[in-house]
Amino acid sequence: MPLLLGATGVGKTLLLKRLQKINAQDSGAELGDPPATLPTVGTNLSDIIVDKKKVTVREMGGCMAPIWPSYYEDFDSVIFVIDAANPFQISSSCIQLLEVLSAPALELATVLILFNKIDLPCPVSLLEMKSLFRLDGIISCAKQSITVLEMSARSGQGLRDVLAWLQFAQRR
Ligand SMILES: Nc1nc2c(ncn2[C@@H]2O[C@H](COP(=O)(O)OP(=O)(O)OP(=O)(O)O)[C@@H](O)[C@H]2O)c(=O)[nH]1
Ligand SMILES: [Mg+2]
Repeated sequence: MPLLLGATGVGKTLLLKRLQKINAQDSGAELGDPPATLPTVGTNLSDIIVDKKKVTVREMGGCMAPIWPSYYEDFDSVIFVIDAANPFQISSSCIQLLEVLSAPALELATVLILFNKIDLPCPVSLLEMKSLFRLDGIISCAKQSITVLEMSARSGQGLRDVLAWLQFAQRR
């Protein structure tokens, strides 16, 4: 079962709503305008169909970060979302990610790092953003198997790659 983490406002709830929608409609159809979301206070369980099987993803609201670790035991995969258009949040997200990756309960987890909101213009390029994040260093030091993807929950770009990763993570 995947755990969905990331700071407040990075787009976790919208990602779940979009994954549910592309599941429910035929491929190629327009996703339409993004539905409204509210900050998740507590946790939010969403069912997504992956490979004809129901997968329940647990989102933890960004405001719940201090208690994220009390949930780690129950999960074998983690999706960590970063707002690629918010350079001011990058260092705190980086520290949160390092805490997640160093948690003993998640040592064997499969991890997906998502740079979301790539539809927005950003004063820092995505390449610079990744370098500020020291992504290569993080991946080479981590015990987990880590995949990095770019996406936009707003436009739908990259959503199918996220579904493909969920499929891969379920098979492990
Ligand atoms: N432009 C743009 N906006 C996005 C994208 N993804 C999410 N948003 C917007 O960002 C805001 C916050 O999105 P949420 O999905 O509620 O964020 P969250 O990560 O669930 O936040 P918490 O529940 O507070 O932890 C909303 O206004 C979304 O519409 C994206 O890819 N592009
Ligand atoms: Mg949310």
